[in-house]
Amino acid sequence: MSLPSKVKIVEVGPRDGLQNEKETIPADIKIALVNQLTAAGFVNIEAASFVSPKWVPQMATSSEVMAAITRKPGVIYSALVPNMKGLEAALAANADEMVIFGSASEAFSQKNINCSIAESIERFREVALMAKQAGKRLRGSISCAFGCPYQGEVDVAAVVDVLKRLHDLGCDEIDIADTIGVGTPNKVQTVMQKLTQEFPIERLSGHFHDTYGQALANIYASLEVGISIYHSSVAGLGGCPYAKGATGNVATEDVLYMMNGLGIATGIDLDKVVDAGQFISTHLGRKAVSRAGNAIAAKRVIDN
Ligand SMILES: CC(C)(COP(=O)([O-])OP(=O)([O-])OC[C@H]1O[C@@H](n2cnc3c(N)ncnc32)[C@H](O)[C@@H]1OP(=O)([O-])[O-])[C@@H](O)C(=O)NCCC(=O)NCCSC(=O)C[C@@](C)(O)CC(=O)[O-]
Repeated sequence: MSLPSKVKIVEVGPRDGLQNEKETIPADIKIALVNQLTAAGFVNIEAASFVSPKWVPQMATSSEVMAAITRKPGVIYSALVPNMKGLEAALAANADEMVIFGSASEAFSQKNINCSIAESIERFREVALMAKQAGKRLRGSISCAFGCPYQGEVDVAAVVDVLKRLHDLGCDEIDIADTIGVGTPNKVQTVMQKLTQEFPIERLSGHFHDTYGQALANIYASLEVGISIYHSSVAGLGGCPYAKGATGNVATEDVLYMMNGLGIATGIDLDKVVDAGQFISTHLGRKAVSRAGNAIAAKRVIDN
């Protein structure tokens, strides 16, 4: 099968990337980051998370961030919503897309959202209904699709089961997440192929963390299956607070560099993403976790 000629990259750095940072990041830094990413050309940015601030303190400024970002018409600014309280806050903040997030692993579901998979689906039912009634896009996310930090192996049947349930709830898009980055290309292809039999391929996305250095290979493997939506995080920021040791998402700069090399259109300006990556890394006081981003930044210094 030939690779897709264009892909959608969902930038998740402002949410997935920053949620795990220990030091509180001022809202104005988050706002500046989202604005830089908007200027870089992303059509979908995960900008906020309306979860309990006791569980994830870093996301407590989400309303402030959503109120102050400069929104570009046509760009989808997404927010995580675990329950009705989260949905109400996300609606008040005028998020464009609500993300309900479940898991294919019972153990992870309990650790992350304090309920079983079945309970989470019941909780999402009203959220999904109200989100749709409010005219919002609805996205579903399935954590631990390739392995779990608590229970280890995750059966593909469990992923299919959650996918079907999220489909039934009316999700416009469903994310297949490698929360702890343990997937490898053959396994990723097997799982993705199976899922494409259950849900429209053009609405399935790959959300790969790079803990074991497999994320780009897994994206390529998914491209071969025909998946055309990928999540990534500027500067490779991130990690999940409920998956200890998991590193960030695959770095956006690395994904864009690969897509550019493959001649796959993204509509995103890599140089501007490198700027955004350097901006947030400078604020965090550490080097970006992006091979391409750092190489481009270093070359700029040499060329000047
Ligand atoms: C789901 C809950 C809330 C259940 O948490 P709980 O403690 O079972 O909830 P509760 O209903 O019993 O409420 C307890 C307290 O939280 C408050 N509360 C309740 N809900 C909200 C809300 N929405 N916003 C603000 N506050 C809220 C509620 O009002 C109450 O406050 P209190 O009376 O004690 O003062 C909690 O477990 C939670 O917030 N979990 C979120 C964990 C999280 O954000 N994890 C990271 C995101 S998932 C991820 O990164 C994976 C992903 C998506 O990227 C894909 C991948 O890579 O795998």
